[in-house]
Amino acid sequence: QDFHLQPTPQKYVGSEDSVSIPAKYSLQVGAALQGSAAEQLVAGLFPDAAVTADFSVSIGMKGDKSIRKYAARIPKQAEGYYLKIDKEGIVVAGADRRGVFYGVQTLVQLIALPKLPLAEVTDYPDVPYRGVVEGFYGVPWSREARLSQLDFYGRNKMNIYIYGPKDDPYHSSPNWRKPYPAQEAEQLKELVECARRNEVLFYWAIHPGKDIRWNTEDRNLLMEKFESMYRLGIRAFAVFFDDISGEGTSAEKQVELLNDIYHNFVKAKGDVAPLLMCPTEYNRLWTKLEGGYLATLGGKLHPDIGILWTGDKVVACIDKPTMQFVNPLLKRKAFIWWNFPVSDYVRDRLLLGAVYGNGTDIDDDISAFISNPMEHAEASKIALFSIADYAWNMDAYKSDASWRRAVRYLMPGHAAALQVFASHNSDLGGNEHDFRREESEQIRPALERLLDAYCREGKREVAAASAVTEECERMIASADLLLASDENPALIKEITPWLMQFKLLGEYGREVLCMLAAQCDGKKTELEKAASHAKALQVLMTKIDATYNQNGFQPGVKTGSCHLKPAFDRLYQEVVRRTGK
Ligand SMILES: CC(=O)N[C@@H]1[C@@H](O)[C@H](O)[C@@H](CO)NC[C@H]1O
Repeated sequence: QDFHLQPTPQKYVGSEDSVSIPAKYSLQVGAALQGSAAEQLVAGLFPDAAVTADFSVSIGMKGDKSIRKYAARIPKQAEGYYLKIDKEGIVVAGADRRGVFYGVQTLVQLIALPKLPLAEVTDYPDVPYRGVVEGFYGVPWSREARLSQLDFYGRNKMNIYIYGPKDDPYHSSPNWRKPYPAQEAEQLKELVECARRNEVLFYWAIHPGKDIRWNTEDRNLLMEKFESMYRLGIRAFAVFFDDISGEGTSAEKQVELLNDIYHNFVKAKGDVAPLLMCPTEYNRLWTKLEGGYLATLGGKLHPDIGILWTGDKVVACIDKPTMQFVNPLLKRKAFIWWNFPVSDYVRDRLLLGAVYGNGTDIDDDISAFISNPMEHAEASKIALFSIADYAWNMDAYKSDASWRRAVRYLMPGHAAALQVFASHNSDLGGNEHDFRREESEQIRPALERLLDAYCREGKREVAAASAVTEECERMIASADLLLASDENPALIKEITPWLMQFKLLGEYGREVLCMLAAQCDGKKTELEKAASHAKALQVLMTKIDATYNQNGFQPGVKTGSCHLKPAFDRLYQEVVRRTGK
């Protein structure tokens, strides 16, 4: 089979044989699915269904008569489904409403193949909640970006999105007490409906801790704000107490507020999802056990309230020891908030690399795995695609293969070019969280051989030099192809400054290698020419860095910064040193 279902299903049994869907088919939708996202999706796939036909399409939930024959094949896990395609028809039997929706999403992928294979898929998620928290500092995502994200989550079987942009003044201070103005309120309503169409649980989070007063007035204002969000259609709520100081950090007060919300809002409403909270001590490094903050939360927060956790540090991969530390303290399975690919602390970089480093043996220890992404919504999808893959089926997860599929998913017509670009835009450089990622892995050995031969012995290692020159040519061509493409305009718009810098870096590397060759061959004129071109490119890169992505934190445009740029600069200096310039 030369396709790969996303996320990787638990069990796929395919065959070389295929079936072409006849012009006439019948469509049956289980009674409990009327008006559901699954029904909308399948109706779009099979328009103009006939009442009777030899080929039947049937979707239903456990208990529906229409799929009674397949009840025993339905996985017991929540959101699981059984999908069967044979000559007589197609059946999607779900453990629940979302399971049916996911079975139809898998069918969407199979129907897009040149031939619809006869197949049986038995599938379910490893982790109950999988998705995204828009929880970063920086420019909040736009309406269009959020709508696109929600459709992406539906396609990739992610079932939760938490709205919590730190710089939204109605989420956080100073306006968390106020209802949204009309336009923003309308957009939130629209997002809630889009989330429903994608079977995504839309959580709205409030971040009151910076200035909350533990009194009746603020309590009432917070409850009224939740009521106003409920009137917009929000049915899932969170309270974030991260990044605050002062009286808002009191565990006892936070617990009292949250249990009050739980009893008098969530339970009282009856149709609201489990309440979530982000603690002030949200990672192990910042935990002061002797202070008893986490013990108070774990011991006194109602057990139905989910508690978010970023891991052993603010930014860290999640593994078994991480969970063995925190779960006993919280007395529940932590809700993982993974701070990747968020880049609000390294804003001059794009984090487009593979998703790796998280344990694949923690599915029973976490209640959720959600990602805090970059302010670059489309570019974040590279990591989000793989996070969806990982959280759905950990045993099958292969980071590099998933990364390549993610790149192809975003730009099928320019996958090779985007892969070149992504491979050199992944590391964070030195940062406050000491979190690093692999970058430029494939060309690194050649770079090192080239540097070693020239810097130690003044020799030009020919094979390494040509490998690096080829990579520079690939960089230049990839940047041009991506800048010129209209395949994914939202992505190109976000990454254009980095693409411009990337092209210059490729040209700079190529010129430095010309300098090195000319110096080794004693060709003075050629060396002069290459050196002045390289210098001009250095000036241009500095200009890009000083012109684009100017922000008050990490301004500028860094690319290839882990190995490529340092190696080219080192070679440039060495040539200059050896020619006594
Ligand atoms: C729970 C959490 O990570 N909260 C914030 C989050 O909003 C930031 O985006 C995150 C990444 O810089 N740092 C931790 C912290 O500042």
